[in-house]
Amino acid sequence: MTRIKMCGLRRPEDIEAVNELKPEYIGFVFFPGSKRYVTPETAKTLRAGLNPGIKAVGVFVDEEPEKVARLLEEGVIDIAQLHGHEDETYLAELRKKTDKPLIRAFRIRSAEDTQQAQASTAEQILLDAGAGDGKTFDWSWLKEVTRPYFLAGGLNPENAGEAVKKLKPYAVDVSSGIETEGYKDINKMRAFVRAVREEQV
Ligand SMILES: O=C(O)c1ccccc1N[C@@H]1O[C@H](COP(=O)(O)O)[C@@H](O)[C@H]1O
Repeated sequence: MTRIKMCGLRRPEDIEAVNELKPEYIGFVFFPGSKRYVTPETAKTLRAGLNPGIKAVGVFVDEEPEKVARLLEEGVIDIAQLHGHEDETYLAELRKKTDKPLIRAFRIRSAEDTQQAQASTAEQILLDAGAGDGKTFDWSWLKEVTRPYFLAGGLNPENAGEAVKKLKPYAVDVSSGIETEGYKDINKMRAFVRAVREEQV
């Protein structure tokens, strides 16, 4: 079964939408350079309203391990998604501070880029074209990937079904593709969930 992660939630109405649609994961972006940035305080408030069956992922870009670990240990998030240049040394440093699960994101620009992802010691990997900018990549580059992965990058209600059918990823991760004018759009969110789940009945 392919799970769904809806990333970049910022408003109480986004939480209401996911509580209705029940993706397996949602994401809060803690990278200050992102238009989807939320403060830890906002994330804490939003998390309090989230259906407890949905896991909250925190997205970080080259953040200090202490800050990542604190949000995990305080229970604001369940999983950390590392979307910058975090190498195995960084992961080891973070593991000294928390034993919560990590998703390491990799930018895939060729089939060779998947080798580093395959070898990661992170509990889970995420394969993306960019960083929340709605770009897709050539999915044929994923032929050699044998471990489960989150597929990200330019997914939307129109291409999600095809992605699930062709690749059967562990999860599909979406942000830009369920937005209108920079905000999450309940109709696109519903259409995305329908496209993924209809492909699996
Ligand atoms: O969403 C962001 O602004 C962001 C910023 C920095 C790193 C990652 C970010 N988002 C992640 O990007 C992918 C794909 O997003 P999209 O569907 O292509 O818009 C997803 O994993 C988000 O978690």
